[in-house]
Amino acid sequence: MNTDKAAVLLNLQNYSVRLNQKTILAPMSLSLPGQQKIAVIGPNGAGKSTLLKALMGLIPSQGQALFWGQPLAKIQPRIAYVPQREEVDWNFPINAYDLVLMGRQGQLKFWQRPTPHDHQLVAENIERVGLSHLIKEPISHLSGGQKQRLFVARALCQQADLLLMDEPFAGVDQVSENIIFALFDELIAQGKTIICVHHDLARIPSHFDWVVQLNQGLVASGSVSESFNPTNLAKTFPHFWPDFNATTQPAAR
Ligand SMILES: Nc1ncnc2c1ncn2[C@@H]1O[C@H](COP(=O)(O)OP(=O)(O)OP(=O)(O)O)[C@@H](O)[C@H]1O
Repeated sequence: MNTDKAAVLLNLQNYSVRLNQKTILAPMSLSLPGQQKIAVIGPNGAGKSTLLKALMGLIPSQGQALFWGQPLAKIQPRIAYVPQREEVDWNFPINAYDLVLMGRQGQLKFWQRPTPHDHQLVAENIERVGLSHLIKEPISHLSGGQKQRLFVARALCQQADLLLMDEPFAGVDQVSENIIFALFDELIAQGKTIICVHHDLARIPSHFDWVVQLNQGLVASGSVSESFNPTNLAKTFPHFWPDFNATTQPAAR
């Protein structure tokens, strides 16, 4: 595990995504520090989910992405991905326990059965997200917040050093939100890093350390205290603050 807070966790150079002849993310270069809670924000269609999927190798990208100085292929087991809730087939016939157990699959060879250690990790992490009473429930029976917590438990089981989460708070109840944010702090204390697509701008200053602002390319990336400011927000969300630049520029003489 990399516990050096100052170390560069992710470096993108000229990194871009094109899908069906359309530029989804224009070429961007940035460095993200490790052991931080990093929010990815931007309006609908900004390319937030696309960035996470591309980083996971689920869709093609151009340019260079290095994690801890290495390409994805060399460090993939160190990264866990929590997809958007709508992207999961919740009618798949599997119970809560088995879904979390899937987090151990990357650690097992294809002929290996889960060991007692794997089962212990599953039980521990289901407990951590407060769902021990629901282990036998089919996943289709869970509430939105419980589903998100289950996916967080699956990611925790993977014992990854970097968690990429696509809107883990979308449609979750207050209890689930509190549990997930508390887990974030535990994970950071263990030296891990969280990159999380997030919509609730009001939570950014209190719950995140770093913010990546996208709008079909990079607008800004920096510590929340420096980068989460009205100028960058107006550039990121031009439809919400169309007059911002006009009203904040000094009047022409
Ligand atoms: N396979 C694809 N082919 C072409 N365009 C695509 C494809 N997948 C996504 N897009 C487009 O890419 C853009 C970015 O989508 P993405 O889901 O990354 O946005 P987002 O920032 O996560 O938005 P939201 O906040 O609504 O979830 C959208 O305009 C979307 O229509």
